[in-house]
Amino acid sequence: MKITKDLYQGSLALLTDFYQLTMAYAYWKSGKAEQEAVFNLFFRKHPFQGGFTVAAGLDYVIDYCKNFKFNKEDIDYLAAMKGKDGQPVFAKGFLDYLSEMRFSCDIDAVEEGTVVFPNTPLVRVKGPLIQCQLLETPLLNIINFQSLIATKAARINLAALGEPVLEFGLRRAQGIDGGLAASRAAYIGGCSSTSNVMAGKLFGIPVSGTHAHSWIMSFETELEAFEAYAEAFPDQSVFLVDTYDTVNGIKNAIKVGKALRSKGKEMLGIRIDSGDLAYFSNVAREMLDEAGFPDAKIVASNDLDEHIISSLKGQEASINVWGVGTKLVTAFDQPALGGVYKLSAIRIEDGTFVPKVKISQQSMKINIPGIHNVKRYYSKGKAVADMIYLEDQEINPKAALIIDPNDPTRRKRLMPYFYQEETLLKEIFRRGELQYAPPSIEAIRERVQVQLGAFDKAHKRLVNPHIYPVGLEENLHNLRMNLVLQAKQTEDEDQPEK
Ligand SMILES: Nc1ncnc2c1ncn2[C@@H]1O[C@H](COP(=O)(O)OP(=O)(O)OP(=O)(O)O)[C@@H](O)[C@H]1O
Ligand SMILES: O=P(O)(O)OC[C@H]1O[C@H](OP(=O)(O)OP(=O)(O)O)[C@H](O)[C@@H]1O
Ligand SMILES: O=C(O)c1cccnc1
Ligand SMILES: [Mg+2]
Repeated sequence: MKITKDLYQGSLALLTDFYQLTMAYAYWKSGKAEQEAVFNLFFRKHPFQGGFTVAAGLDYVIDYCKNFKFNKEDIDYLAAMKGKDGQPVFAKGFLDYLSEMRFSCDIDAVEEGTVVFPNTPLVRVKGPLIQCQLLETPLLNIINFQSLIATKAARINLAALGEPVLEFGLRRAQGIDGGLAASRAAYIGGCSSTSNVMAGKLFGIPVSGTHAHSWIMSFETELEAFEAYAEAFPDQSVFLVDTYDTVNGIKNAIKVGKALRSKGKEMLGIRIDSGDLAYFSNVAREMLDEAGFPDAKIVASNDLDEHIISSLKGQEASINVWGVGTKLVTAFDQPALGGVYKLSAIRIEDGTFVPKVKISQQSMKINIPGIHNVKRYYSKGKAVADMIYLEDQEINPKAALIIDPNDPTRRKRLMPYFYQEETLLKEIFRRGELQYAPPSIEAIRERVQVQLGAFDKAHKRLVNPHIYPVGLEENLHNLRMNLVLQAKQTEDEDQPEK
């Protein structure tokens, strides 16, 4: 992956929120910079009111961490920052420390293409407090967006019932990296190709496309335009038929298709980009079949998303290939995944890690303390539940109890002994050294399909999906409850007497 090197000239260290740097400075000043901490990146709710999320972006995270270094230009910029008093914000000693800082964290993460659920860590960072803190914003930036788009793409591809979905989004994407990262994530989520040529080059994604209305409009007649296109691409012609009159456009495509056939070539198909896509695709299918082109594909586009595709399927539209842009790459109905990054443990002087919770009025927002991992249990190849557990605690193999982190009355007994299990967090870095061989984008895309295949249809339906059980192992639940009760007690004691 070449994003860092090519687009950002070697350093993305300043791609962070200013408060991470002011905290970093204050950690340094108070002697806490190297204190070891553990942070978890997780989200609280699936996007698109869906029942699953596809994790994506780890390859960017790896690249980011490998190259995590403040270069001279970064330090010069920080050195020139002045506070309200006109004095430098950051002391020279701190800037020297930053310029010598080398990434030295342990990172564990779920692999890209894994189906994930609320509250489970997607990335766990353990290392010097200052580094963990500086990584918060870039890690969230990367994982939130790519997971969001990979999930949207997976939903759109589920709606298309295995038919190819071509990603056409670049023109409507959120800027340059928004466009590149969206094309990458859309391919991971199941799209067959992208129209984004740079994404094709950078990530090795198949590139494909048809032609635009402007091509037709640049000729006197539509027929001439089709003929000229067929001349240029005798084996790859998909004719856009709706520039003037769709039925007439289909007739012209058939004429040119016949001419191609007389030369031993075959048109690939037609594209419809406006009007009632069910109606026109059925008209087109009938006309193409009758004219002897039963294999010609019908591509449809125009503000499609998973719901419209599903509706068109329900209407028995004769569409074989789906071109989807805007609503995919902008995650139109939910523009952000609400992933967060929270401290869950810190090492104290005696060398032990102390678990930490942040109290909130909303129980959903109380984080999960300690150093944990996640196990997914499978029965006959089907995922039955995910368990978040403390890494240093034994799990009862005959009767493990998982408890819903948002509702302690919801519990489920599991018998790990009888299940196959998968530990979701994998070792990525140890003391700053990469331990993991990132899979190819093809392998990641394949993983999404295998993972989705392990979940019941009920969790994948687009509307009102059934909730997949994810719980805290009993010991972790008890630890969390005790910490919350302790914190509340301290809070009560601090209240003035009434
Ligand atoms: N049969 C159908 N059922 C449900 N939705 C459809 C159907 N046919 C088209 N659509 C969707 O309805 C919307 C039509 O949008 P709009 O009215 O802006 O397009 P149009 O006027 O046909 O085309 P354009 O403005 O691009 O010339 C699109 O989102 C399209 O995907
Ligand atoms: O609809 P999307 O899912 O974003 O797919 C991409 C769109 O981009 C192209 O045209 P563009 O929208 O630029 O112009 P048009 O609407 O006039 O066809 C194409 O014809 C699709 O309509
Ligand atoms: O190749 C296409 O048909 C295409 C590409 C980008 C946007 N809309 C359509
Ligand atoms: Mg359009």
